[in-house]
Amino acid sequence: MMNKIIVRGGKRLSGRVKLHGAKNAVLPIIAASILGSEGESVIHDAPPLDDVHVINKVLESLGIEVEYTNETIRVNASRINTCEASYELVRKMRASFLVMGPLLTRMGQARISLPGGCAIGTRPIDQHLKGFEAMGAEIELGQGYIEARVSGRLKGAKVYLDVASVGATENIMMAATLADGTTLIENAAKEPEIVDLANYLNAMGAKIRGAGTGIIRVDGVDRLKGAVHTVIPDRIEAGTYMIAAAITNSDLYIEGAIGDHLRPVISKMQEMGVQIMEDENGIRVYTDRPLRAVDVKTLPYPGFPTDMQSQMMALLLTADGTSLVTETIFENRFMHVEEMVRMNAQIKVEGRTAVISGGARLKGAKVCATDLRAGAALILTALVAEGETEITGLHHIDRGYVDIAEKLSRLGADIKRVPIEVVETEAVGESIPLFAVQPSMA
Ligand SMILES: CC(=O)N[C@H]1[C@@H](OP(=O)(O)OP(=O)(O)OC[C@H]2O[C@@H](n3ccc(=O)[nH]c3=O)[C@H](O)[C@@H]2O)O[C@H](CO)[C@@H](O)[C@@H]1O
Ligand SMILES: C=C(OP(=O)(O)O)C(=O)O
Repeated sequence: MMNKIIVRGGKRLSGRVKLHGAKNAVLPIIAASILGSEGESVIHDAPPLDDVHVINKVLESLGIEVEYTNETIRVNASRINTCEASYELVRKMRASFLVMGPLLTRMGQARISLPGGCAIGTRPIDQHLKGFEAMGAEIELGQGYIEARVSGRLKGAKVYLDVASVGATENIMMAATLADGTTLIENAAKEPEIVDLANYLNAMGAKIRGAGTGIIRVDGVDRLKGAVHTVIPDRIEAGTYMIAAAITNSDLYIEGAIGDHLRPVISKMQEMGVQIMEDENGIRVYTDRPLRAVDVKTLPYPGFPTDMQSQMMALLLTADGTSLVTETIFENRFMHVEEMVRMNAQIKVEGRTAVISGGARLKGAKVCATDLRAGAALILTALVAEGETEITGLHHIDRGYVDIAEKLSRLGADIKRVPIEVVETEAVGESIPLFAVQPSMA
């Protein structure tokens, strides 16, 4: 059933919110569990998100046994029946392409649907393929599928990434674990999720050093076995609740947040005048209004995360003065702007930069989540807008936030998730939702 979120703005929040495991860490970790040819992997703190269900389905479609209960996933990959991941599954979520590296290196072949672009950009995979080719794979595109093969084992190689791609670093790192010899990934992405993946792979028996730096060295081993791992807390979920506290002028404790994973977000919020206190269990956020305008530019880690850009923009709407937000990672990640403008936000986009005039009176409206973080940003804006906001397109939000409406409601927000009424059209049996919904594309 399709749902919408209804928010009445103006409530102060208080209390504690507990983070779930990181979506962007658990997805590659589940893909990596394909590498375990003996034993079982047990992955704790796997968040119950739509994306997690999709990648589990991808593994099941390969013939792998997957059991998911109480945020723990058990994977037995001792048997694999096919090396093909279908368009139907990969089109639901681009991260499904992360099964390519593990399948290719373990089975010598993989046939994976080309993921295609999505709402935020074209998102090519050339760097993943460049890495596999450098390791001796033959790659072909046919009928929308990438087919990769190697006779014998992949060979360790030096791979320089033209862009510090998170997905390419992960895919190549996984492929290198079972390669013959040493692989060096240069200009590797440094995100905490890469480190979490490397820790899991090393627990399976891999030999990886340097994860979290720009050069990762992988010494290939003969085989890997299942391992027990607990996923890191979600830094983007953490940042989203930090902004919920600041935007509503409230005091929140975000349990599980790791300050070191959130440096640029913490720094920018402090520059605005938000009070932030870190301890070993989490982060407390409270505000002394007024907040100052600041400029923000998204960059690969440890720069400001693109996945926090739209939420930060929501906060800047409430600051005094003009802020510039520059998006350098994805070419089309300003789709939330038009929706925010429907709420009386004063924003102009010039190329890669959005100019935000803070302080305009925000007003409730009917808006649509155009992608995952855009949806989160609209909820945040609605928390301080006058009157009622209705947000549709929740399938995007459900990819990356567990129970966001319930969590905010428990903190004191006036927010609820309700079914969308449908109206019968004249054609028999055909019904349409009352509000437009964006196509499902991850
Ligand atoms: C599941 C997951 O972890 N998703 C995250 C991951 O996505 P994802 O791994 O897809 O993002 P990448 O780091 O690969 O993309 C970064 C940039 O590199 C470009 N690029 C990427 C690969 C490639 O082969 N060629 C190429 O040109 C992309 O178009 C983009 O402009 O990192 C992004 C950047 O932090 C985050 O926004 C996503 O939330
Ligand atoms: C863009 C995101 O995810 P994905 O790479 O899975 O689309 C995100 O988490 O904000």
